[in-house]
Amino acid sequence: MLEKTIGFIGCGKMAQSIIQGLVKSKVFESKKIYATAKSSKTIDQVKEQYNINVSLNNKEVAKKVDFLVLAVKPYQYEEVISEIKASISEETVIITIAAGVSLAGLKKSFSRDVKLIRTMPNTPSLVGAGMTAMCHNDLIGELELKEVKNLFESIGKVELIDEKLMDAIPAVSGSSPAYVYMLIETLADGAVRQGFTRDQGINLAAQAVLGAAKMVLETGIHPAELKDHVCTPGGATIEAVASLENDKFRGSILNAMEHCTKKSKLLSKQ
Ligand SMILES: NC(=O)C1=CN([C@@H]2O[C@H](COP(=O)(O)OP(=O)(O)OC[C@H]3O[C@@H](n4cnc5c(N)ncnc54)[C@H](O)[C@@H]3O)[C@@H](O)[C@H]2O)C=CC1
Ligand SMILES: O=C(O)[C@@H]1CCC=N1
Repeated sequence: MLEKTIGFIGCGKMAQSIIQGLVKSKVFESKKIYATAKSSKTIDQVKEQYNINVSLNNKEVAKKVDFLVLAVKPYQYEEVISEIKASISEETVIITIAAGVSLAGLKKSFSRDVKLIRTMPNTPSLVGAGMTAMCHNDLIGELELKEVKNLFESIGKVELIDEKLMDAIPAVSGSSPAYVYMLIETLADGAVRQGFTRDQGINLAAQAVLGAAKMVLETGIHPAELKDHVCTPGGATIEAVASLENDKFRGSILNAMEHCTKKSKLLSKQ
């Protein structure tokens, strides 16, 4: 268990996914986790749900914690940073989770060098199955990087990457849970169409997606080969595969990823 403290400025969907994951994994004791929100309603909900320290005062939390996660929307970073920048110490490690907010842009916003770790997590962190991409500036020491890596590893997997690839991460793992939920929802629609209940459809579909993902991760076999194993010659699956190819299944996902990456690059400027 880490002796240090962690704070979240903003307590929306992503912050709460990480907080829930951290509380469950016991990497931080609840009393070492702080979070701020804009409304008393959110404060009460977060306190009730996770039993962590809550506050309406960003500066107070920024001053107190060792790791500070900026968990507001990209376009809200400027405002939040100008509010807290005088409250953080030289030792505070700032962790960002926003799409499109670069290390160079952050340095400008803080008007000085601060310890920065830029991450792109995803909401499955809530159930310990997150995927977080991470890069950092030169002020981050080996131990700090290890600690923050451990922190995110307690709620899923971590990939250290070059910052130049960071804007491409939402399309691959930050936003992609949304497309997978659409796939599960659609498979469930198809199941309902055949006479299954909605619950049966969702369970059948979600377990098939989970199983397929585990096969890729645990066998190390290329997804194309795993697909081939399902396609019986002259069987039913290859008919579905041919139909998906005709309807540009792969092309539409690749296009969606292009749109996502383009937009990610623009988000901090909105
Ligand atoms: N939702 C997702 O799947 C993912 C989101 N992200 C990033 O996480 C960040 C937050 O996104 P979400 O959690 O989805 O948004 P959200 O809207 O659910 O959460 C943002 C929260 O910040 C609060 N807030 C705004 N200004 C504040 C201030 N001055 N002081 C304190 N709190 C303030 C808002 O009231 C809101 O509760 C974004 O930068 C996004 O790019 C990253 C990966 C995945
Ligand atoms: O939709 C968004 O902008 C954020 C980035 C990754 C997931 N959600």
